[in-house]
Amino acid sequence: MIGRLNHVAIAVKDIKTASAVYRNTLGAEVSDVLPQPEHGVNVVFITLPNTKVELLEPLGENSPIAKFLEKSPDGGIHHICYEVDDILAARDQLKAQGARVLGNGDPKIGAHGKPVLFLHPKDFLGTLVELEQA
Ligand SMILES: CC[C@@H](C(=O)O)C(=O)SCCNC(=O)CCNC(=O)[C@H](O)C(C)(C)COP(=O)(O)OP(=O)(O)OC[C@H]1O[C@@H](n2cnc3c(N)ncnc32)[C@H](O)[C@@H]1OP(=O)(O)O
Ligand SMILES: [Co+2]
Repeated sequence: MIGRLNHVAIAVKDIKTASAVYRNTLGAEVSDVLPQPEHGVNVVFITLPNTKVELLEPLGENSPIAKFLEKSPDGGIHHICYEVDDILAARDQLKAQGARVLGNGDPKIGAHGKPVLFLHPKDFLGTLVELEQA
């Protein structure tokens, strides 16, 4: 079902400071800050030769990454995103196998303008999984 690794996401308290670490210390190609109010986060994408890293900073009162940062104030790996060819077929197959799809189960448009869904970390080895339509 899953295909390419689209991105690994790191939650951070301060996205500008985190961007500087990747741009200046690690010498990576770092995007501008992209607000994603529908998702309650500000995002920066770091483009690597074979995949991307997504930096996430809380945006707004009810950010889904707020609790995570309370538990890990220095930041940390928050989720992993895999591409799937057919996100609705993947969702239905996963639900039939008992996996919990987060939210109301309908895909939202993600930071790349493509439909995305999230799967509960307790069903995937303690890792929050994002699926993105390829
Ligand atoms: C930019 C758009 C998009 C893209 O295109 O790339 C994005 O990536 S948006 C990214 C942010 N959005 C989301 O994360 C949406 C999905 N997330 C959620 O619905 C919630 O965050 C959550 C995963 C259900 C967690 O809910 P929360 O209220 O924050 O915490 P809980 O206390 O209910 O957590 C339950 C349980 O799960 C553990 N947990 C929580 N988050 C993670 C995580 N990221 N990785 C691993 N485990 C996680 C948490 O510790 C709890 O465990 P216990 O303490 O053992 O109960
Ligand atoms: Co993501």
